[in-house]
Amino acid sequence: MDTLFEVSQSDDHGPVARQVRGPEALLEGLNPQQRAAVEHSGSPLLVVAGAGSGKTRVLTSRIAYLLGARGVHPGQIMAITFTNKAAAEMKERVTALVGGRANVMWVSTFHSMCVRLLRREAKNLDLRSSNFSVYDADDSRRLITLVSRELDLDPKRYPARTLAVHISNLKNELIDPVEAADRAGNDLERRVAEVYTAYQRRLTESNSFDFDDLIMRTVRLLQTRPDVAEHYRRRFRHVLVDEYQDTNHAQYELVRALVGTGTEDGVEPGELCVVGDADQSIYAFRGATIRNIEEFERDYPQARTITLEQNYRSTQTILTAANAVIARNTNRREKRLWTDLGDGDKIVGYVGDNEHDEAAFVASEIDRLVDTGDANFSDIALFYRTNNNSRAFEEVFIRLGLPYRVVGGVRFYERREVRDALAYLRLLSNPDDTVSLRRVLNVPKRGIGDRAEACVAAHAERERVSFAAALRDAADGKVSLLNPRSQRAIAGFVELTDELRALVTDGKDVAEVLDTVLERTGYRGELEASDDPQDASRVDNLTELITVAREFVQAEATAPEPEEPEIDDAGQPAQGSLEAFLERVSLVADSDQTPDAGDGVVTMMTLHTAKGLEFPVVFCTGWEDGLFPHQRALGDPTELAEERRLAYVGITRARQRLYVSRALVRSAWGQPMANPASRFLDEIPAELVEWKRVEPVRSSAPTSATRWGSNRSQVGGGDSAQAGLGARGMRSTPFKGWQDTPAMKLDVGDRVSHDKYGLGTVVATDGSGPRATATIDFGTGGTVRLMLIGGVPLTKL
Ligand SMILES: Nc1ncnc2c1ncn2[C@@H]1O[C@H](COP(=O)(O)OP(=O)(O)OP(=O)(O)O)[C@@H](O)[C@H]1O
Ligand SMILES: [Mg+2]
Repeated sequence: MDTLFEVSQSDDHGPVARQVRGPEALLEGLNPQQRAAVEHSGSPLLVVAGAGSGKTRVLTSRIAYLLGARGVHPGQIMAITFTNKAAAEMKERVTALVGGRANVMWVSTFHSMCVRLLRREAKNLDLRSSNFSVYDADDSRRLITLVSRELDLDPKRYPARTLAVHISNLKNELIDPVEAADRAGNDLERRVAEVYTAYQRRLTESNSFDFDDLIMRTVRLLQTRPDVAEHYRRRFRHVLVDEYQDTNHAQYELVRALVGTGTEDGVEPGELCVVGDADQSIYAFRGATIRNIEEFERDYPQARTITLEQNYRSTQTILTAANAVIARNTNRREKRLWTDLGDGDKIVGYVGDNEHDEAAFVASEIDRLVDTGDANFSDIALFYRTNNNSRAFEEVFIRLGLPYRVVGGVRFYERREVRDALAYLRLLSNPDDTVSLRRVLNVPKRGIGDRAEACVAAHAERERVSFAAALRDAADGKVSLLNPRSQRAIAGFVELTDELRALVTDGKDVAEVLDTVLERTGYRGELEASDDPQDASRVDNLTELITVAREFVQAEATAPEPEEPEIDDAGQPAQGSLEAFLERVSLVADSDQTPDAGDGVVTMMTLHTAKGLEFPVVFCTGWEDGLFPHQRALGDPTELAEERRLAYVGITRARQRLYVSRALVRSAWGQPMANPASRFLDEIPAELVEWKRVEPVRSSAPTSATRWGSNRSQVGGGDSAQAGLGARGMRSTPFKGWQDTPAMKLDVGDRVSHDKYGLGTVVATDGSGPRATATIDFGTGGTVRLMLIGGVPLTKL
C-alpha cells in the first residue's frame, strides 16, 4: 500500500494527514517529477511515462493531495480508471485518508460514469424512465441479428458480428445514423447505415443503451444542453484520467466537454490531469487513438507535460528487454526509463514440443518456485494472446493440482442460465427491454412459439410500438393471426411479469426478487427436474448468482453514508435496489475479475487484460509468429506495431522474474499448426535470456540432452550465440514421425497430400520464407492452414 496512506491510517487523531504533518506527508516517497505532478495546479497536466514509472500512483496521490492539502471537496473530483476494480482500489485508498466523505467522489470507468450521469439526466434525455437497460456486446449482437433479419440481409454476407464492429466504430467517432447514411460511399457502408438506423430505433424503443451509446449520448447531452454541461462543470472542478492512451474520440470529447474551456459560461475550466503511455496503447480495435495523448498540448494550449523516468516495478533485465522490443516501433517518442532495482535474474526461455509440453514446463516451474519459497501462487501470472489459449494450461494445472484462476474467457455473467436470470431481472426493471423480453419469452417453454413471436413482432413493427406494448396487445386479443392458445400463453406471461414486478415495487431486495423469479417462472424447477448433468451445474450457478445478489444487498446496507449530503447525488440508484445490482453486473469488465492478492492462486489472462497490473513472476506464453504477433498482424505494419505494444505491456508487468515460452507445434481449432518463433523473441537481446530448452538443431537427433532442465550447461550460461538459438533457431525434426523436408513452395491450385488429412488443394498462400503459410482445402476434412516450414508432413503432387 502507498506509504502516503499508511501515514494517515496510523494517525489516530484525525482523518486528514495534513492536520498532523502538513502537506509534506502527502508527498512523502515521491520523486521530484512525481511531486511536481501532484502539486501542479491550474493548467491541464499530462504525465507521459513508460510502464511502472508510477503514473497511476501519481493519480492517486494527486487526489489525496487535492483533498488533504488543497482543501478540495471530494464531490468536486471525477477520476476515470480503466477498470471498475482499479476504481474501487483508488476509492478505498482515498477513503482511508478522508473517511466516508470520499463516497461523493466519482471514481469509475468511463462507462460507469456515463451510466450514472445518464440516470440522473433521464428527464433531459427523452427517456421513458431512468431505468434503462445497458446492453453488452452479446445483447447488442442479438438485436442486430433481429434487425438484419427484418431487413432481409444475408447473414453470410453481413454477419452480425461485422455489422456490430462497424456500428461501434461509428459511435466511437460520434457519428449518428443520419450522418452515417449521408457518408456511406459503398454498398457495405450503406447496409451498415441501414442496420444502424433500425438498430438505434430498436434501442430507443427498448429504453436501452449499448456500451458505445453510454459515451456518445453523454457527449451529445453535454454538447447540446449548455445548462446541463454547466451544472457538471461547476460540480467537477477536477477531472483525472488514467490510461489516457486508450481513450477513443468519443471519450476525448467527453473529457473536453466536462472540463470546458472557460468561454462557454464563465465557469473557469476544470483542472485536468491525464496520465498515459503511448507505447501501451492496445485498444485501437475499439477506436482508441494515441492521437489524444500526442496532441494533448495542441488540444489544451496551456498544458504542462511532465515525464517520469524512474521505473519502480521491474529489474533492469526486464526493463532492457521491454525497451529493446518497443524500440522497434517507428514514430514513437524515445523514453529513458531506468531502475535502481538491479539486474535481477535472467529471463528464462523455453521451447516446447507442443502446447502441452510448454504448459508442463510452466507448471513445473511454478511448482518449483512455490516449493523453494521463491514465490506464492498469487505472485504469479500467466499471459496468452487470446482466451482460447488457456486450455492447455488449465488441463495440466488441474492434473497437478495447482490452484489457478482464469480471468476473462467465458465469464460467469456470460453463462446461459445467468444471462437468462439477469434478463428476467432487467425486464422487471425496464419493461420495454426488447432483447431481455424476447430472450425469456419462452424460457422455460410456456407455449409461445416462434410463430406467435413473429406475429407479435410484426404487430410491433406495423404499429410502431415496442415489442412489450405489442405483447400486451396480444394478451388483449388485438393481434391478428394469433391462435387462441398462444394468446392465452402470452396473457399468462404478461400477468406473471406484472406480478413479479410488484415485488420490486413492494421494496423486496434484489436477492429475494431473484429467488422468487426463478421459482415462479419454473426456471429452476425445470433444471432441477432434468437428468442432464450440465443442468445440475446450471442450478449451482444460479445459486451462486443469488449469493452474489445477497452479498450485494448486505454490502450496500453496510456502506458508509456520505457525510456531506449538501452536494446532491441523485442519479445513484437506491441502495440494494434492483437497478443498482443490474448496473453492477452489466458493467463488469474482464479485468475486474482479477483475484486479490492473497487468494493463493495463479492468475491466467490475456495480455489485454493484464494492462495496469503487476506481478512478481510473469509467464509470457505462446510467443510464436501467427499466434503472437497475431496472424492478422503479420502482413500489416500498423497491426504489428500494436502487437509489439502488447508485448511491451506483457513484459513490463513482471517485477522480478520473467519467462517467455513457445511451442513448435500447437493445435489450433483442432488442427496442428507449426509456428516459427515470435519475432518479438528475436528482439529481446540474446544475452538477457537463459534458454532452458531450445529448438533441436537440424539433423541432430533429439536426445535427452535437449530435455528442459538437463541442458543448462549446453545452451545456458550466457553463451549468447547459442542462447539466441531458441528464438531464431533452425527448424528441423522436432516431432515424431514427421519427415525432415526442406521448406516447400506452394501456389494456389497445387494439389498436395498430407499424412493426416489426405489429399487437398491449396486455396490461399501468404508470407514467404519460414513464415510462408498455405491454406489447404482437404475436402470433407475441412480447411487447414499450415506453416510451410521444414518438417511439414506434406507432399506436393
Ligand atoms: N516514488 C515511488 N517510490 C516507490 N515505489 C513507487 C513509487 N512510484 C511508484 N511506485 C511503485 O511502482 C509500481 C508501479 O507504479 P504504477 O503502477 O503507478 O506505475 P504506472 O506508471 O501506472 O504503470 P503502468 O504503465 O503499467 O500502468 C507500483 O508498485 C508503485 O507502488
Ligand atoms: Mg498505471
